[in-house]
Amino acid sequence: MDFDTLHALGKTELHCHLDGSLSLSCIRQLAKMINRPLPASDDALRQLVQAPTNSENLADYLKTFDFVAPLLQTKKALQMAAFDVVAQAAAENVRYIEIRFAPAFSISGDLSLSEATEAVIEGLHQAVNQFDIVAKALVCGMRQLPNVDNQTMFRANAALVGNGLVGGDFAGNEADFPTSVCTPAIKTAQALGVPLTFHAGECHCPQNIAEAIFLGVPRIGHATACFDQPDLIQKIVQTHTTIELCLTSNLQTKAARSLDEFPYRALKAAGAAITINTDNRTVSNTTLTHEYELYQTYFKTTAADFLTFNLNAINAAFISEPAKQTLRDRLHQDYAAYL
Ligand SMILES: O=c1[nH]cnc2c1ncn2[C@@H]1O[C@H](CO)[C@@H](O)[C@H]1O
Ligand SMILES: [Zn+2]
Repeated sequence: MDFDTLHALGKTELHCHLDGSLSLSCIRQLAKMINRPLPASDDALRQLVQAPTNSENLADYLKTFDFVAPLLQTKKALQMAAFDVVAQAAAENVRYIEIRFAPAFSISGDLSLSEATEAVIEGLHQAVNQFDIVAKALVCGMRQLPNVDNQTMFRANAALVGNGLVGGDFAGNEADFPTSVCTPAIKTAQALGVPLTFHAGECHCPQNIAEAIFLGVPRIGHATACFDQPDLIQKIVQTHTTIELCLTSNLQTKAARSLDEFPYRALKAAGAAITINTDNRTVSNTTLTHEYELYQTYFKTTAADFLTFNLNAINAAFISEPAKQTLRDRLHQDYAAYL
C-alpha cells in the first residue's frame, strides 16, 4: 500500500505520550504563554524537541522531555496540549487513541495532581467534539519517583477513572528502577481499580516484563526484551497480555539495537496480541502512518495484519464493551476495501 492508503486507513493507538507528541506550532503557542524564547526556525526548534539520533539508551532519550515540561504547568496549557495531540491523530485517521501523561510533571505551578488530569480530559473532550475520533487519558506513575509519590498520584486520580481518564501506566527510568522496585505502587493502583498498562523491557531486561505479567498487568508497553525469550513469549500468549509495540522509539533508545532485536516477528509467529504505536510523535519524529509504512517495508505487514492489530488494540482498550463494538464495526468498514 502506498503512503496515502496507509494514511487513509483507520487506525488505533494505545501508547502515545502527551509531552512527547506536541506539534511544533503548539510548542510555540505554549512557550509564548510563559514568555519563553524559542529559536525562530522550525529546524532549530526540532533539534531541541527531538531525541538525538545518537541516543545511547532510554535515559539519554528521556532527557529530551525536560524541554517541554515547563510548558505544561497550567490548565490552559494542558488543555491545548491534549487538543493538539488528538488533532494530529485525527488528521491521520486514528479512530481511537489513549494519550498518557505524568501528572507529577505538571504540578510546578498551581495545579494539583487531579486538576492536571482534569485539564487534559477537558482538552480531549474539546477535540473529540470537533474531530471524528474517540480519545481517552492515562496517567503515568514514574519509576524513578518514590512509591509514595506514585501512590499519592493514583489515589488523587482514581475518582476520575471512567470519566475521560481510563487507566494508568508506569514510565521513566527502567534500568535503575526495575519492576520489583515499583511493585508497591502497582499494587496500590490495582487496589484502587485503575486499569494498568506498564512500560517494560526497554533496557534488555526481560525480567521486568515477566514480573509485570505476574502482577496481573494486562498490557505491556514495548516488551522489547522478549524478542529472544520463547518462554516469556509463551507466557504473554497464555495470559492474553497485549503488547504495545513502538518500533521507531525502540531503535532510538537502543532497546532494539537492530530490527532483529525487535520482537514483532517472534510475537506475531506466537500469536500474541500486538498493537502498533508511536510512543512519542515529536520526540521520535514519527506518525502512526509512518510506523505502518515501516512495518510494511521491514516486515511485509499486510492490510489484514493491520486490521488484526487494530482489533487487538480495541480488545485491550480501557473502555466499555459497547464502545469497543462501535469501533470494531468502524474498523471493519475501513479495511473492507483492502482485504
Ligand atoms: O519510551 C519511554 N519509556 C519510558 N518512559 C517514557 C518513554 N517515553 C516517554 N516516557 C516518559 O513518560 C513521561 C510521561 O509522558 C515522559 O515525561 C517521559 O519521561
Ligand atoms: Zn512510552
